[in-house]
Formats: sequence, C-alpha cells, structure tokens
Amino acid sequence: MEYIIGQRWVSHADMQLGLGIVVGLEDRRVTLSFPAVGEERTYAAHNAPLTRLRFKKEDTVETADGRRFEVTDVIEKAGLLAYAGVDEQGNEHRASEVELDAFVQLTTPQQRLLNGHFDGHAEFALRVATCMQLDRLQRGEVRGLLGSRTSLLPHQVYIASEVGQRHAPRVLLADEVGLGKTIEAGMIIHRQLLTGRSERVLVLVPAPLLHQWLVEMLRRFSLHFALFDEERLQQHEGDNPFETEQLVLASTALFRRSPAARALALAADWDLVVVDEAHHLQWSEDAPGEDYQFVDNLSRHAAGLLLLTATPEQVGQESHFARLQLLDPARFRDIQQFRQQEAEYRRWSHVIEQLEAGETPTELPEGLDPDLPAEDLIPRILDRHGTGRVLFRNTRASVAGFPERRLAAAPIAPPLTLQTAQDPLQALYPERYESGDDWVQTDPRVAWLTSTLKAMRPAKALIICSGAETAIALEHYLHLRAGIRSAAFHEGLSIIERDRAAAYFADTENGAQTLVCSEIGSEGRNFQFSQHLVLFDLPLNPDLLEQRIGRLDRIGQRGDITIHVPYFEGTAQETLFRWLHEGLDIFRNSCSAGQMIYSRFSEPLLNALGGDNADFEALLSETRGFTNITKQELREGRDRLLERNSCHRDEAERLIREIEASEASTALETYFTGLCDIVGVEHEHHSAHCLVLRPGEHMLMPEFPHLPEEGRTVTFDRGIALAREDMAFLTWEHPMVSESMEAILATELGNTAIGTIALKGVAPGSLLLESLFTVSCPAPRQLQLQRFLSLSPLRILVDNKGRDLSGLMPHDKLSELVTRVNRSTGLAIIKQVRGQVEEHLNAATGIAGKQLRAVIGGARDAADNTLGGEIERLEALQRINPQVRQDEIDHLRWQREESLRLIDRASLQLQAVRLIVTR
Ligand SMILES: Nc1ncnc2c1ncn2[C@@H]1O[C@H](COP(=O)(O)OP(=O)(O)OP(=O)(O)O)[C@@H](O)[C@H]1O
Repeated sequence: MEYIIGQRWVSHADMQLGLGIVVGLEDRRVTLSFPAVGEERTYAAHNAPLTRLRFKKEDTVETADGRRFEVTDVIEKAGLLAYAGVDEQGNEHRASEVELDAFVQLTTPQQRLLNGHFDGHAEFALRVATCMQLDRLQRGEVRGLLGSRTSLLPHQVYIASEVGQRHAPRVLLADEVGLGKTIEAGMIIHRQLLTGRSERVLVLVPAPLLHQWLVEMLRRFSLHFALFDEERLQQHEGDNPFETEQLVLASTALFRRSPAARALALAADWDLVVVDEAHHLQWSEDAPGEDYQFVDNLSRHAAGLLLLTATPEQVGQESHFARLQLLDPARFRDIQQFRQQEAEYRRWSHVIEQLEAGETPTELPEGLDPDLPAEDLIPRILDRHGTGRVLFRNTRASVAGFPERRLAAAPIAPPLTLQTAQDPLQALYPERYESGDDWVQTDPRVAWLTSTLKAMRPAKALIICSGAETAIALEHYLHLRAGIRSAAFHEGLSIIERDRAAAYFADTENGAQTLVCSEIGSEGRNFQFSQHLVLFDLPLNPDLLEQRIGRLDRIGQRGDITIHVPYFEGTAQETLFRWLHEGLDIFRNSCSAGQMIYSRFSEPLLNALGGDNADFEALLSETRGFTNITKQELREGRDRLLERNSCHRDEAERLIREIEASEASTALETYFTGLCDIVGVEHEHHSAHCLVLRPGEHMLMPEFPHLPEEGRTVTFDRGIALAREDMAFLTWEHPMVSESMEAILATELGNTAIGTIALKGVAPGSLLLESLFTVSCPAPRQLQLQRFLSLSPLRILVDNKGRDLSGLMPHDKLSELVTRVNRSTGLAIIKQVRGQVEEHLNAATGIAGKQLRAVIGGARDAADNTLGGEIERLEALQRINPQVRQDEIDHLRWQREESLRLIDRASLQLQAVRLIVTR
C-alpha cells in the first residue's frame, strides 16, 4: 500500500472523521488531515486503519466548493485520481481528488449486495444488534458508570454522574478523608472518556501516590495510564512526549524540578487535568506557590480541571479561595465577598429548605426571579450563592457505615533530659535534638512501642511520625533490636522502594507487622486492612492529624480502629494531646473544621506549648465551645448546603437501580456469547455468570480485543468481580466488549444478507428490503455533538409498493421467519431483482430521510437548550460580576451556531441491508 500526499482515505476505525487527505509521510508513518473535524492524525503506515477512497464510473462525487456530478471517467496520474463527469444540467466537470468534499457519504452495503456479496442472517442480526445496543448505551443515563469495578456507593455515583456528564467539568472534589475521591475521579474520567467529552487526560499526584493511582485506574476502570518520569522524558526525541499518550500520570515533583517538563506539558493539549492532594497548591497574593502557578497555567489551556483534597482549607482560606478561582474565575473573584457569602450560607440553606417544602421563601438572593419554579431556583441559588457547581464535599456523617474510632492514650513518664530542657517545645519532637540514632535506646516511648506491638501480635499496626529520620531510626530498632517484622516508608526511598514497603506491610501471610511512616505516609494511601494506628508524635495541624487517621478510617475498613497515642506526661506533648482530644475530640470523631479551629487558637496554643500554661484549662474549654458551635454551624450552614449539592440521594439511588437492572439482565451475556460464536472466540462455562474465553483457531479478526493468547476468565457479576480481581468484569463498557462492538461496525461483517420468507396473502416473488441506517455527523471534537445526536439507528422495511412495514414486522420476528439461501440461489436472486433493489433502497432512503429530519430537529433543540442555558448562566453572572469575560460568552455563542449548522448537515449512513424474497 503506497501513500502519496494529496490522496484521499477514510478511517474505517472512525468514520466520524470524514474524508482524510494525506499531508505527511515520514519514518514509516503517515499523517492525514481530516478537514471535516479539523484534526490531524498520524498512523504507522503498515497497519493504519485506512481505506482508500476510489470512486467509479456512475458514482456521484461532491467537491468542497459545492459541485456535484456523476463520474464518467477516472484518470490516475502519479498515484492521484482525478474525476471527470457531468452534473444534472449536463455541464461537464473535472476535479482532482484533492478537491473532494470532506463530508463524504460512503454507501458500501448496497454496492456489496449488488456485487453478489452477502453474509449469513446471524451476522446480519449481530450487526443490527450492535447498532441498537451502541445507540442505547450512548443515550443511556448511566453511560460511563456501568464499567467500574467498585461497589455502587450513592455519594460516588451521584458525583460521577453529575460531574462526568458536564462538558469540560471544573470542580473541587473535597469529600472528607477516605470517602473515595480517587475512585470518584476515576469514575468521572471514565464517564468523560466513554461519552467522548474528554480524550486526553493528565493526572498529577504526589510521587508516593503514583503507583496506587496507576493500579486503581487499571484494576477498577481498565484505564491504562502512562507513567511519566524524568527518564521517560529524556528517552524521547523529537515530538512532544506528552502528545504520544492519551492518558498520562505524573508526579507534581517532576514539574517542580524541571522547567523543560513544564514547558512540554503546557505545550500539549489536554481535555482534563486532575490534581490530587490539591491542598498543596498554595497561594498568597504576593507569593503564589510554584505548583499553583503551574496548575494555573495548565488550567488555562485545558478545558476541564478536577482538584482533589480532603482538607481544602489545610493551608488557609486564601489558598482555598484561590483554588476555587482556578476552577471558576467568573464565579469566584473577590475573597472578601466570598467570606461574606460563607457567613450567609445558613440564610440560603434556610431559603432552600423553604423552597423544598413548597413554601414561599421569606427572601431571595438579589437578581433571582421569584416566579421561577423551585426546581429552577434552587440550583441557581446553589450556583450563585454557595460553592454550587464547583465544590463537592460529602461528610462521614452523611455517608453511613464507618467504623468506631477508639482512643488508647498512653501517658509515659518523660526522660530526665526533657524535665530539665530549656525550651519546653523541645518535648514535642525530642529526638530531633539528639545527634545520631542512639535516642531509640533510651526514649521511653520506644520501649512502650515495642511492648505494645508485641502484645497485639499478630495484628498489624501503622506507625506515623512526622520526620523521615525518626521513622528510619524507629524501623531499624524494631526490626533489628526488637525482632518485630517491619518496614519503613519515607521520602528518602524511591517510589518503587516505597511501594515495595507498602506491599510487604499489606501481605497477610509473610508480611510485616508494622509499617513506620514519616508524614508522607499520611496522605492518600490505603492501609485500611490494619486496625491499629500508632501516632508516635502529633502534628500541630488538626487537618494533618485527620489525614493520618484517614489511612485506616476509610471506605473498606471492616473493623473498629484503635488509635494509640503515647505522650510524655507533664510536657508539651501532653498539652498538645489534651488540646486535640479535649478541645476538638478529634481522636474519636472526625473533625472537618480542624483548620478553622487551629487558626483561631494557634497563638494561645503555641504559648501553652511553650510553657505558659496558666490559662490552659480556659483555652481547653474555649476551644471545646468553639468546636461545638463551629461544627453545628457547619452542619446547618455550609455543610448542609454542600451536602445538598454533593449528593442527591434519590437521584443516586435511581441511577444505582438502573445500573443494577442492566447487570441483572442477561442481554449482555447473550449478545456477547453470540458475538464470540460468530467471530470465532471459544467460550466455556466456568461457574454461574463466569466464562473462560480463548482465541479460537479460525477467528475472523487477527486478534480479539483484550484477549490474551492463553485466554481470560471473565464474569458478568459485580459481586464476583469485587471479590475475584483475577477475573475481568465484563460490562457493556469493558474495553473487550466495546472494542469488539466497534470492530464489528468497522468491518463489513453482516452488512448484507439474502433470505426467503413465506407470507400469507403475499404473492411469491415479491421483494422486501430491510435496511438499517445510522446518523453520521462529522464535526470538530471540541463541539461534542454526540451529546445531542447519537447513532439513532433507523430501521426501514419496504415492500413492493414502497411502504414501510417496520412497525408491523419487528426485526427479531422477521429474523425468525426468514430462511437462508445458499450462495448460488442468492446470486440468481440478485441477478433477477437488481433493478428492484435499487428502487426499494431509494424508497427506504426517502423514508429514512424524513425520519432523519425529526432526529435533526430533536438534536437541534437539545443543543440549543443546553448551550443556550450555559450562555444564559454566564450572562447572569456577568451582570453581577464584570470579570466574566465577553469572549467566553462569544465563544459559547459560536459553539451554539456551529453546532446547529453541523447538526443540519447530519446525513444517513447505510449500515446494513437484507433482501428478502417471498416464496
Ligand atoms: N466504591 C468503592 N468500591 C470499593 N472500594 C472503594 C470504593 N470507593 C473507595 N474504595 C476504596 O476505599 C479506599 C479509599 O478510597 P480513595 O483512596 O479513593 O479515598 P480518598 O477520598 O481519595 O482518600 P484520601 O482522602 O485519603 O485521599 C480505597 O482503598 C478505595 O479503593
């Protein structure tokens, strides 16, 4: 196959691209431009999914400048084709293939049929079923939510549905620690990818979480992320390495270290950028953090942005506000105003309660039309006067089923050195004042730790302390001196070493009893298989403490948790412990207001820790009072407003029922085993709802998607899939299923069939033509037109009189009555009825064309409503906020016009025809 610049080819893997033109040839690669969608694609020349477009005499061609003529002659010169012909008025035309219109209509099935090629009825039925199922899936509300190997938890399903369906979502996922933000982000990414809203995703995480992310995305969502590090960037020459992969995972540190890496990432195109542990993005007016600036730059290029943090206010309210600003600069422009709004949350929460109860609210925020129905007013209030569409925060209180936290405080008599120390603060982390590691021999906490661990054997315990050196010294001691199987986890280890340590700790048979972590172990990691947490020291910041406890106290924890806190009596350690315990009650109950409380009392607390203890009891009682009031205010105000926004339980439960109904039906199993039979994949019963699949000897495709040579065990049951990670979880969205469906439509398999039928009252020799059209609408990807216009299969069954009988005779019923014919009979039939076939097909195309107009009308309305709604929102915000840029509104207007223009050009694509003769 030789490619020449200027030739026209069609991507049979993605017909939506329209007609491509070869624009580049290099290094055994070929680049095509697809003018209909404004995209360029590069393929390996030897296996590009491309078909050369060659018109023949009598075909009709259209050129980009609007000429349309029937071909009378095809001239080939130096590998390029030119067509000569005449139009309807008899004028002569000549056009090189370069001039052809990119919005090409290929009508292959009828040509195939008339050339005497036809398949069996099973293949035809498979093709029809594939179109119908794909359309059903594309339209389905739970699109993108079916395929994750997760328990269906309402708060996650709701967020994934709500955010995943947005065009270019920009949100902060701020569920409290351990409620599954990574999983939520994965679900959103999955939904975005499956609905075509995003294709290129960049995920930035702290280095210690890279591996965990990689594994979670693969095992839960079958998403293969490419891990980018310095080595990967260095290996690459030539093109931007970030452009070579669609799904990229990298550590935030990679960009901090390398301006070149930043420049490359910024030069690449991203649909969605995801930043985990986003509280690290610090901001202040005169010194915005480096990471913040980088994400700020990225987010200006990328349409979508997901920020994840359990403790959004950990580094202060200013940074929190700055992150909201990254997400929606139009909505969050002024921190003073934001603070004032926070104070008003309770007021608006009350208004919403009144609206929900069907009452007339006592007041409404300015600018809202009181005549609007409650269901329109509520989202507007949430959007304009809460953190609305931007922030999602589920609390443990709202997601039931968490274990109890038990406190095991261990007061220990301090060593003499501390009793005489000059600086009382030294007691908080006394080992930092020692040179070398000898302190472990004498520190009474270490002796306590050894005996506590021995007494709880074989239970596993996670130990967290703040510094890496402390962790290293402790682990050495436990391991070498005390004979306790342990591993260390700290910033001095490479990522692989850290993952190895975490895996050693997780191993239930020969693993470590304890993992000693520095503070980096307190973020993001999953250690919920352990029920004991030892806090060897305490951090000052309550949010950090909440993060530490969250390693165990998270979804998936099956038992109650014991939190062991050793402290030196009568020292700053006891002061801090008592403030956190008696003031915030944080060891037994999660406290989401930690940062707020800490900023309020940090000064007297530091004084107390520094030895000025006189008013400590008063500080405790003041903290306790403030904590209670703050928690109550949050419950009634901000958290309530957020909760309302973060999970609509009825909606979530409805979606879950729909997902469960799809799983309970055997439709997938029936369809998929039918597909395997036709394609030649062997399947064998394994157990209820489980199959073993193996590539057969004579498969129709060289390789079946995601099926290794040695075979694969699969299950259709979510419960089994959660318990048996070795089995693939087959849903309509598993890549094995979706890619094999695409493969069916990309080939000709089943697009023609011939049969006979006996019908009472119909004379023998009459002809019925069953045809299936889908709607095709090439358009630039950024418009995401499939939101409004799906495949919409149109099935038409015409008889001799050109009437449509599809309503009277559904496809399945017809298939039962049709008898197949052998090849020679089929050829004889075609020879005889060739002329009639064309007439029938013209009639079918005419009927389908009328139906297409209705489909286009519906899609136009949907596009107009959706984009019109977005324009209206921005215009409303612009009235109260001059910073809403006019060009954003203009861009949306352009999107609406362009979408409507292209939807109008949608055309029919004939997917399959079946010729049936009465006998
Ligand atoms: N729907 C689910 N089904 C099964 N397991 C889940 C589900 N959601 C979360 N998990 C598990 O619960 C744990 C916590 O989830 P995840 O790491 O996403 O939480 P997080 O909110 O990101 O935590 P953190 O606040 O610590 O960063 C993980 O082990 C995850 O695999």
